[in-house]
Amino acid sequence: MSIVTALQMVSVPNVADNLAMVERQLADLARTTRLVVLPECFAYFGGKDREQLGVAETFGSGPIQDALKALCKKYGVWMVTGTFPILSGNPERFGAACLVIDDQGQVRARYDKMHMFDVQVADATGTYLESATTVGGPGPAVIDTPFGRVGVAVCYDVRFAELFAWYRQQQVNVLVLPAAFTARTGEAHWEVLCRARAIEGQCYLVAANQGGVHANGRETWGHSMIVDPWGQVLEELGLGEGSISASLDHKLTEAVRERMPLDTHRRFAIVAPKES
Ligand SMILES: O=C(O)CNC(=O)[C@H](CS)NC(=O)CCC(=O)C(=O)O
Repeated sequence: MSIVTALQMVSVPNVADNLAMVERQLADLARTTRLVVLPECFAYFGGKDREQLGVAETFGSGPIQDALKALCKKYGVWMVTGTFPILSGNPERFGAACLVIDDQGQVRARYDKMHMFDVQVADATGTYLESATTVGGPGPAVIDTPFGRVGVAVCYDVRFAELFAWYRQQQVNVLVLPAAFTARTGEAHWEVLCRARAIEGQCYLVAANQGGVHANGRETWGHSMIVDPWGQVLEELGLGEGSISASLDHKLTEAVRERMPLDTHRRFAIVAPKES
């Protein structure tokens, strides 16, 4: 049985505290859980944007990566690591990297958030300018796991249906979505977007969000959810720290696709991403 879990966090601007929060939650999970998805910015959130550069690591080594690999081995889980800053070629900006680590502690895939949240929101923060500190990733990431063929997207990426059409074409049957959706935009759009991506993809979607008030006053929406290939919300959280789990049944995925063969009916071409 493939049991997947989304961990919801209210991350703080302190890496050790956030890692301890992840471990606390892992220790509480039933031993049947095999794939765990963390939220965006799980390791450091709620400080000044630039402070994230201070905890950025080289890809392949560093305290955040070492701790995550050790947790995967200790608890025997695969993990989609949410995002944390990994150094890029540009000294001013990091990549918002999401790794997929297996239960032996091996990194199997890396995805860097592609779409930068440079947006005005009617909340206390007002202006979000993610590209000031972050370099958008080069392309999608698909990874075969014991739980299915997984496609990775992060937060604001969920608004760009082309990315998900690409994953569909690559035969993805599980979408994972670490996020730090704002309370304001989340209330309006989060559930609809998550369910739409699962319905269009005819696949599972595991969305792990930040959910609460952070040290810098930012408010995130929570409502982490697991959606099935028919678009049904199987499990959902409210606000605060917590976790939800569900078992994946790909017979359902196949049945939904067989009865409504979107791939056969599709009229528009799906194109590869353009260079950034
Ligand atoms: O910059 C950081 O510290 C952490 N990163 C985030 O919080 C990111 C970029 S600002 N948040 C989002 O993408 C929200 C998207 C969203 O809320 C929407 O699409 O409506």
